[in-house]
Amino acid sequence: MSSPTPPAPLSVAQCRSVDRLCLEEYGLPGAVLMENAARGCAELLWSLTGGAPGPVAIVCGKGNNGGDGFALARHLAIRGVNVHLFAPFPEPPTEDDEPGEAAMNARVARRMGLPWTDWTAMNEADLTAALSEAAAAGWLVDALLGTGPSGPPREPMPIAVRAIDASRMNADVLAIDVPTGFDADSGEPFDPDCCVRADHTATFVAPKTGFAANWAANWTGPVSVIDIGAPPAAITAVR
Ligand SMILES: NC(=O)C1=CN([C@@H]2O[C@H](COP(=O)(O)OP(=O)(O)OC[C@H]3O[C@@H](n4cnc5c(N)ncnc54)[C@H](O)[C@@H]3O)[C@@H](O)[C@H]2O)[C@@H](O)CC1
Ligand SMILES: [K+]
Repeated sequence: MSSPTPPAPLSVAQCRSVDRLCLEEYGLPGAVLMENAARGCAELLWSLTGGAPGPVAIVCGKGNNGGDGFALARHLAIRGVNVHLFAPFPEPPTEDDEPGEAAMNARVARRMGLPWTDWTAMNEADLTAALSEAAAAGWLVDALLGTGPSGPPREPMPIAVRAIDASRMNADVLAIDVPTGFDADSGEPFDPDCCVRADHTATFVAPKTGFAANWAANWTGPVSVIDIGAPPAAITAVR
């Protein structure tokens, strides 16, 4: 659900503290926050499109930002949307190898039989063509990297960032939490040659501090804040 009155901005460190407090002080696990995040993104796509969105291609990384993308794919498929996952592996890791919520959501999406392509096995031109086709006249979702990185995207991310950018003429780009490659504290890309340029950003809990910077909107587009169920006191505690 989008927040009616967006809360005041938070730094990346503060956002991470909110997530930690949810778990450690309230016993609210990351999987619940991720579920709310993904469902909120599905609802946002409905409201941005003014109804059911066209085809949606979701490009996922291996961290929790990617986990949001895998969970979003499930919520869109439930609603009958034509969704195609571009995953960072041919098969998700097993529960023994990776018990976290991101891998769990990848396994669920895989077992649902959703269209699935390992983008790390593709070159830039083939990935661009595949994304343009899968998202044609619909949405391309950037779930590669969120608040995790503290520097420019490393291999193999740059290929996917450039392929998303090259597909923008065929689809609108929704960034999950933060456009990949964007420094949400400074409000500038870590490297302007390797940053997703979003048509819209769905960010969690609160706008990030850097979103108010000059030119930040060139990278984020308009920003919607998604309430992921964090207790208000966990948010005020980090300010
Ligand atoms: N409980 C939580 O922590 C929640 C997290 N959420 C999502 O999780 C995101 C943060 O997740 P993570 O902390 O896992 O971070 P990310 O998913 O942003 O990035 C971590 C992944 O990227 C890799 N990585 C780190 N720096 C890199 C770089 N410079 N280049 C390439 N790869 C790099 C890491 O090896 C790891 O696989 C948020 O932005 C949000 O989307 C949401 O699901 C809400 C709840
Ligand atoms: K992202």
